[in-house]
Amino acid sequence: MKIEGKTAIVTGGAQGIGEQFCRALVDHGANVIIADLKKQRGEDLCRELNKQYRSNRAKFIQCDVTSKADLQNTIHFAIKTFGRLDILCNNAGVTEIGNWEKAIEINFTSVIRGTKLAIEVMSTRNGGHGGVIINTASMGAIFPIMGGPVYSGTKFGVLGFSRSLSNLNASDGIRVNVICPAFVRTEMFEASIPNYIDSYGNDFQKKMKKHIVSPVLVARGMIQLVEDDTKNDAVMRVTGVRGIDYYKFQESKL
Ligand SMILES: NC(=O)C1=CN([C@@H]2O[C@H](COP(=O)(O)OP(=O)(O)OC[C@H]3O[C@@H](n4cnc5c(N)ncnc54)[C@H](O)[C@@H]3O)[C@@H](O)[C@H]2O)C=CC1
Ligand SMILES: CCCCC/C=C\C=C\C(=O)C/C=C\C/C=C\CCCC(=O)O
Repeated sequence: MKIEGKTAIVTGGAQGIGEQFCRALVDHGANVIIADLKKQRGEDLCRELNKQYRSNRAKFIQCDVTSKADLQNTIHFAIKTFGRLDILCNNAGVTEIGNWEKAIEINFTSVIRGTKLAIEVMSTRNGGHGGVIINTASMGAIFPIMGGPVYSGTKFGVLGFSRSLSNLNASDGIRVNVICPAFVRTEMFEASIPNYIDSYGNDFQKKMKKHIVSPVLVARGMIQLVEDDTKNDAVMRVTGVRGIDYYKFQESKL
């Protein structure tokens, strides 16, 4: 898909990986809705991007992805403001520290709901233009994460859910892909270091160094998934040891 002139929504877009998704999409000429709980950070990013690109292509909307009404409102806002929706990045996520049930809601249930709502407006069967959905999973969707079993479980869920929609490309013109970063130094990661040390030992910080990737590289991967029309049902890894590559699962016999 040629990104210029298209419209994207990025959940969790105010900071971390989502912030870099927004920066990269605006840089490629997209209209971007930054959808996040954090109003101040989202509005600041929006203002900065519009100033930098001398445009009005970035918009912020306060959105709690666990609220169906907020998700619906975000999609309506995109269409009312820019006339279409082409790209959805279901990226908002949290650790399970303190509230594992909430982590399931944010990391998994909201990804399902966001995907379903976007399909309704993007589908060529409903008069939409088709589109691309990129769901942020994690390397913890391929490997277990000791100290984060619920987090890892939600990411396995995101991966299985997304891959099970591979037929949408043919039927509705929508490609669904998953991106699996290794460790990315963001607020989420910093907050979970004590948990990792508990599970992996005191030398965790030394061991994890080679597995760190920058959020900018993750955003480069996302852009590749959006631009390359051959990518459907793709599981992209973004890791310190391999950079950007694709994980191959066994083919289904069905
Ligand atoms: N940081 C890491 O090492 C990795 C992160 N990921 C995934 O990447 C995604 C982004 O994570 P980071 O940028 O690291 O985290 P972060 O904590 O820096 O940013 C997450 C953003 O999501 C927003 N958010 C949280 N709950 C929300 C809700 N209910 N509604 C709307 N927005 C909400 C936050 O306000 C924040 O702006 C997550 O899905 C995470 O699981 C995947 C692999 C590695
Ligand atoms: C308390 C646990 C929740 C953890 C949430 C914080 C950060 C999230 C990190 C990830 O999602 C990445 C997880 C694990 C994989 C990291 C590296 C493995 C790379 C292995 C390889 O490249 O082969």
